[in-house]
Amino acid sequence: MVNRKILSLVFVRESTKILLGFKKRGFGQGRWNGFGGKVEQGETIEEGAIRELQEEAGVLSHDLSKIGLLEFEFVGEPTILQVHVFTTTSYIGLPTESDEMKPQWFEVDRVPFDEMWPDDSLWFPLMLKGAKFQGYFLFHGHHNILKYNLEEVERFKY
Ligand SMILES: COc1nc(N)nc2c1ncn2[C@H]1C[C@H](O)[C@@H](COP(=O)(O)OP(=O)(O)OP(=O)(O)O)O1
Repeated sequence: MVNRKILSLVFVRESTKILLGFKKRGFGQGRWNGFGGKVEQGETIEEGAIRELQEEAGVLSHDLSKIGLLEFEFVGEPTILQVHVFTTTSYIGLPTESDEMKPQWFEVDRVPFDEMWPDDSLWFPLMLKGAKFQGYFLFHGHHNILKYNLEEVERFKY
């Protein structure tokens, strides 16, 4: 049987820059990514996203926009990761290193895709142009995408 684990992923934007965090431990260690994680019992997905952004990057935003819904399956693993992607341009606090993430601003034309999850180079262009998107990726290990589909959407199908 397939289980789904619900996770958030938040990107803070400022004019031509995007805030990424270098993952210091756990899933995705050694890669740049947005900020996020598992949604805890009793919180909505957006509440989980707000909490994770504050815990991992030290910034608080109550103005998140949902822009993406991505599902990741890994060959041989029973759990599909369902990742809800948000952006914000409105926040308070200075990005601050946490136990889990080291934040750094990047120009949007200098995003370090070779040090990120391989799916990111496929959907970042949609995010950066302001589109909403939905997709599915089948991974073999953590480096190879065996197949995927990705589409711009007006609204999310689920
Ligand atoms: C497989 O492709 C992925 N690409 C991208 N860009 N991001 C991904 C991918 N798979 C998962 N993610 C995101 C979703 C979450 O934001 C994090 C993983 O969160 P984590 O497992 O670290 O969740 P926490 O609740 O922080 O975990 P612990 O408290 O157990 O450390 O990656």
